[in-house]
Amino acid sequence: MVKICCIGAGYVGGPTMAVIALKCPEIEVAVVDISVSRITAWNSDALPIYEPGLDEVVKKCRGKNLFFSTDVEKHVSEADIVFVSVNTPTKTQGLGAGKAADLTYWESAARMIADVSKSNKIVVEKSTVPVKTAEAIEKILTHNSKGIDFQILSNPEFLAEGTAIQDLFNPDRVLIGGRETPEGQKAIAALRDVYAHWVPVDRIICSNLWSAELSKLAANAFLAQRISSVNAMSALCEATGADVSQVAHAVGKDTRIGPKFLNASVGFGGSCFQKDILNLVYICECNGLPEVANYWKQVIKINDYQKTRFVNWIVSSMFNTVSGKKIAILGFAFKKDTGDTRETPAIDVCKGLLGDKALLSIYDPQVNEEQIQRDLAMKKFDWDHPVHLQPMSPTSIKQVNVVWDAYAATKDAHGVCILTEWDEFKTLDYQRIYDNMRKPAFIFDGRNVVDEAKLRAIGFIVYSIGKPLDQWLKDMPAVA
Ligand SMILES: NC(=O)c1ccc[n+]([C@@H]2O[C@H](COP(=O)([O-])OP(=O)(O)OC[C@H]3O[C@@H](n4cnc5c(N)ncnc54)[C@H](O)[C@@H]3O)[C@@H](O)[C@H]2O)c1
Ligand SMILES: O=c1ccn([C@@H]2O[C@H](COP(=O)(O)OP(=O)(O)O[C@H]3O[C@H](CO)[C@@H](O)[C@H](O)[C@H]3O)[C@@H](O)[C@H]2O)c(=O)[nH]1
Repeated sequence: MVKICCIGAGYVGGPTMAVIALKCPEIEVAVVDISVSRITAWNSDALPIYEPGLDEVVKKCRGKNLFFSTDVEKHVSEADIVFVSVNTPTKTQGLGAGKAADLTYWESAARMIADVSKSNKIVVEKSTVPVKTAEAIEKILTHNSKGIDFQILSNPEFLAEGTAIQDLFNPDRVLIGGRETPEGQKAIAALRDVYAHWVPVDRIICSNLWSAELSKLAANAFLAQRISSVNAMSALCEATGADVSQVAHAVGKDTRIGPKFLNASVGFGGSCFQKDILNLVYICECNGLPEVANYWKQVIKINDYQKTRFVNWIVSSMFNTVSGKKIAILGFAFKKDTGDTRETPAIDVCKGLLGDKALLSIYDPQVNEEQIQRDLAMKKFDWDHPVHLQPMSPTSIKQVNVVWDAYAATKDAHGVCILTEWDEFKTLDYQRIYDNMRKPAFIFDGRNVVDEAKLRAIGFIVYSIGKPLDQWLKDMPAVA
């Protein structure tokens, strides 16, 4: 029986391995982690992450050919294929701080693999890593190998949160990079055989190691660039009276451009886009390509600009002050159908409003108070470490109140900000919300989910990203 072990039971390791176990009943899959609380949760009825369809997959396989364990060394030593899906945060100190990927967790996993291995292994990079990481890992493994053969493969993950199970069941492609030697090709074939249990072979792309590593960073950079492009247009739409949804629709009808990833928003969030682009920027700089680095940096600058612009509209339209005013925040997760808050634009928007002394009442159907308080107290990039190693802030922010209901959040509020596109926000009773708010009542829709005409008819002053502005907003321009 082939044995697979995955180091890292996170958003990638957990769902990916659960699907491999489901689709390959003859393979034994162990997912291991240094975080005891994460493994306990994976072995319980309350899984550590919220992802539609995940519960069913885990329930079908757990205890049969899918195991979650903290006994990292045992499972690694027994495995034929070891996936490594640990954190690769942005460095906060030292060389490359604020840009380069911190490979501390990766390196410690590689050293442990070398220490405990007694048989040949295929080691698979599942984490997103800088180009040429495989070479570094190879060096660590071979210098400590005691005669064991390690083949390194790059198999980046392209799943998106909220649709992870769907994406894993039916991926656009699976990418496997390896050495162009007979041993490397044999390792590629072994991993291809695993995916071929359910992925059509023409969707399994094989390449060299560096192409696979770089393709992951490139794909995320291209996706994020589309969002920054449409968000840049949204500012111009507001200035000219064009409607960004109409512009995006017209542009996306060009089959060369396509309709996806053209939704203007308060900004992209999530654990990957910003981190991976910063990583790409650093690699460009290290390779003497400052112009290329600056090109990609601009994608992040526009994203930051979009969040700042949103906060400025809120403050300027409310007579240039939100001090002591209750503002309801609907949605805190970085997108719908996930409880993940990593790099969510809600953090920057909330911090901006708190900087102007607002009182925030926050509601998200999947994010609890503890998480929100942690996020608002945490320093940039500190989130991307194993939970038990994250710096904790002892105090919670008093201006922030977290509630479990959109109506409670909006009661007596001066303004409402929609920051995540949860479906339930489309069908709220906005008349009831309006009746219970202070007047004039404002809605700032950072996800373009509400029907502006209907809300205006109720009496709201409405700001929607990239849409023609209300006269009220035109009269109160934001000047930073
Ligand atoms: N989240 C996504 O949607 C996504 C998609 C594609 C790729 N990625 C990449 O995959 C990697 C993992 O991302 P994630 O979102 O799953 O992160 P995560 O923080 O959810 O999970 C990482 C896990 O690794 C564990 N870990 C760290 N060091 C360890 C070690 N030495 N031994 C055992 N366990 C260890 C941590 O405790 C944590 O549970 C990152 O490189 C990320 O960029 C993420
Ligand atoms: O038209 C759009 C599409 C997305 N977003 C925002 O962009 C962010 C990222 O969304 P999405 O890409 O759907 O989610 P992620 O889970 O971050 O997935 C991205 O990052 C993963 C980690 O690398 C990759 O595996 C995926 O392929 C890639 O889509 C979210 O804040 C979205 O709200 C927009 O603002 N407008």
